[in-house]
Amino acid sequence: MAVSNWVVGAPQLGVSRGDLGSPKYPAFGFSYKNTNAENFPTWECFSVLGSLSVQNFQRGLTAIEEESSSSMSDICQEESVKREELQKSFTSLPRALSISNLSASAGDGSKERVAYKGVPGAFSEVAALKAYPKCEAVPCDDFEAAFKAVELWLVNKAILPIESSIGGSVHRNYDLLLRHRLHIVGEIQLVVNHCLMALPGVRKEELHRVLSHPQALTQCEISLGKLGVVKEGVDSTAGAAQFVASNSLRDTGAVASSRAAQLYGLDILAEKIQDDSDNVTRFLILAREPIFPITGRPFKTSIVFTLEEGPGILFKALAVFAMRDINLTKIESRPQRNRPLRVVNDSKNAGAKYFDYLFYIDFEASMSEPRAQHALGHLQEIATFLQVLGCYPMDVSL
Ligand SMILES: O=C(O)C(=O)C[C@]1(C(=O)O)C=C[C@@H](O)C=C1
Repeated sequence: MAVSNWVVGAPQLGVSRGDLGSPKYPAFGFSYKNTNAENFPTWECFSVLGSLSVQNFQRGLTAIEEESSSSMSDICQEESVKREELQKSFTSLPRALSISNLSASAGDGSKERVAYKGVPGAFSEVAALKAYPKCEAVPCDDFEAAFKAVELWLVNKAILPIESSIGGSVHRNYDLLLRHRLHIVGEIQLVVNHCLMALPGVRKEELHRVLSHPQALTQCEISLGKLGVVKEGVDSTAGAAQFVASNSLRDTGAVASSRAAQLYGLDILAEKIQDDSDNVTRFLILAREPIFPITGRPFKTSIVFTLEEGPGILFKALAVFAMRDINLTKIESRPQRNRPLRVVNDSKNAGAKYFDYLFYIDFEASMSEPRAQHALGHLQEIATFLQVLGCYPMDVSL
């Protein structure tokens, strides 16, 4: 019997089976087999460990400027002492990892180490603690550093926002999912309650400017509009709170979590300021190895694929799920960065250029279910590239 076993579509992205297991592409994944008696396609988990070199990288939190207190009044001196205390407590917070400067101990292995983007108090840290209450949450400068921290074995997992019920998709993370060969092993849905915060004693009316992550500013558009302040996007919600506190900015507020207000000594002026009270952000948990799907609890599978151009092609691709009564929970399309434009050769439209897309789909079924295996086997016949990003338990805790 002929046996075909391959990493679906990997060659299209310039990654061949031979590359897998190399430092660039440590190989774990789902491979497609066409071997069983009924000639049904099956998907198997494989894992080939590649050796990874750990580079040095380290970067501290933004240095907090010291201010001369010689000309200050007693009150100012008191404030300065308080600020010094606060600054000392900031420096005891974990340091952020960045791509350019990576160095961190890989931990003693007794705790799950989970990378997230931002600084302590970020919603991503809250999500990490929801997923693993006893974990050591490791702050990173950006999403890419969080991916790399997992690849370099500095942490066990990364947790990253993928979509918000108000703000929509986090496109950067869709793109990074494909560029890095990590596996989705879980999801967390977090109710995001935004707080408006400022230095102790500052009133709402004194604020001219509010800082936060752009997603958070989008989620609070109406409330902030009523306040009539200038909105400024920064790297993370908690980073905004830290900035206001460490620079003693009396005219500037921050939108962040209540945990951030507590960590950076700010007063909460208003709670739940998001435009929709049901503000939920969905986070993905990524790891080096996929998990083995079990039956008996609801699982989700995430895939990415590409299609040829033509009428009804996407309809046909989606029909493979509808035919098997498989519910789709998310569809996202992103430009194919390695081939953003496709030149058409047919006689009617010769020379025309179409945008070329990657389609990301989440569906409610586990890879251990024959209906999911058959659906992907069927999709494989239509798709020019197909990759399973992960199969993981659904978060049904909301
Ligand atoms: O800045 C933070 O606190 C984050 O964790 C990031 C982030 C995001 O990127 O969407 C996470 C949840 C909220 O929706 C706002 C911001």
